[in-house]
Amino acid sequence: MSCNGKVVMDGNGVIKNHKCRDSDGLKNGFDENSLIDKYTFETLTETSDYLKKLVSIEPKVGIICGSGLGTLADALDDKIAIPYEDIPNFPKSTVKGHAGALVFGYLSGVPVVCMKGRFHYYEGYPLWKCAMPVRVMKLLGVTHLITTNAAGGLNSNYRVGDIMLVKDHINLIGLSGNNPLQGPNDERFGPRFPPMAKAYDKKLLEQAKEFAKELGLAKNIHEGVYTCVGGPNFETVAELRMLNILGADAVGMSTVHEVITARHCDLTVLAFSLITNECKADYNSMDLANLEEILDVGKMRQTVLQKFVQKIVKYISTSEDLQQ
Ligand SMILES: O=P(O)(O)O[C@@H]1C[C@H](O)[C@@H](CO)O1
Ligand SMILES: Nc1nc2[nH]cnc2c(=O)[nH]1
Repeated sequence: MSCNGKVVMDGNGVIKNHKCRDSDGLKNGFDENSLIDKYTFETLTETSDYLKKLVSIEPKVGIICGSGLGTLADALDDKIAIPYEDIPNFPKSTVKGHAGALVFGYLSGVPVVCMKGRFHYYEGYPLWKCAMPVRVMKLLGVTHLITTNAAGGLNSNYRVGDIMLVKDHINLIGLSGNNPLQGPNDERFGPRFPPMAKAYDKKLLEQAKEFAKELGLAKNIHEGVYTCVGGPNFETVAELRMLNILGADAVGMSTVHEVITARHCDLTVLAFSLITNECKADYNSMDLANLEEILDVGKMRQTVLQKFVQKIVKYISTSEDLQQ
């Protein structure tokens, strides 16, 4: 039976018409929006082979540009931008502030590939689709992932424009049973049960902190815990209070599923959040998060963040003990 987008249930509430219930595994007939990954190793190899034929640059570092941080990709030398819509098997980006292209080029002389625009769960993509470009990066030869985001500051010491290096995360979506690695595991990507306790490379994080200080950001740099919610709405006061109790320092709508996918296939990860708004868990607060403000803060910080990422990329390429 084919999946026509309409869910048909039998009298017991069991879905009858979804092909993802068929036995043909990951290859055929999967519902596009199934919770379970439909990209096979072969499908993603087709995507990476397409890109390898098109672009001679062999990227070592992958960079995911968060909201308002897409200009990082514009700073590349000898860049080649390929719109997502032209890449076989790629989802399309739909959010303002997320341009939607894979940009290859050199940063500090190091070959990199940037996602200018990422895929968010709230756009309607399942998590495995949001994170699929990470596996494509791996197949392209990337060894290190730098993923960035705009986030609300929960920690009362954080101010708008500050940078939080992610030392750990709380996978709220995952804890409630939705994970990009759900479904049959392909060992060619990684193990069935990947550890996540040391997801964020400590050495890279410490070095990034030093670079931030060199750039005059000593008072603006923090390390903390990021949590990802599904969005698209911003949090209620009660939800902010809950996130504070849970120990999160910043809240956003991305990154965690990318990091899980990256660690699964053994990429070394650095992640940072640009704090674009202060989350006040107070019913009397007049501060309400909004996208315009978030993008403005990105613009305000774009030059220094470009320099920051440049330094990190150069360090990755030269540091012996980070070589994989
Ligand atoms: O892609 P990131 O995580 O930077 O984007 C965040 C989440 C939403 O897209 C947006 C919320 O304003 O910023
Ligand atoms: N969920 C969430 N995402 C954000 N992205 C930027 N700011 C925020 C915020 O306050 N909450």
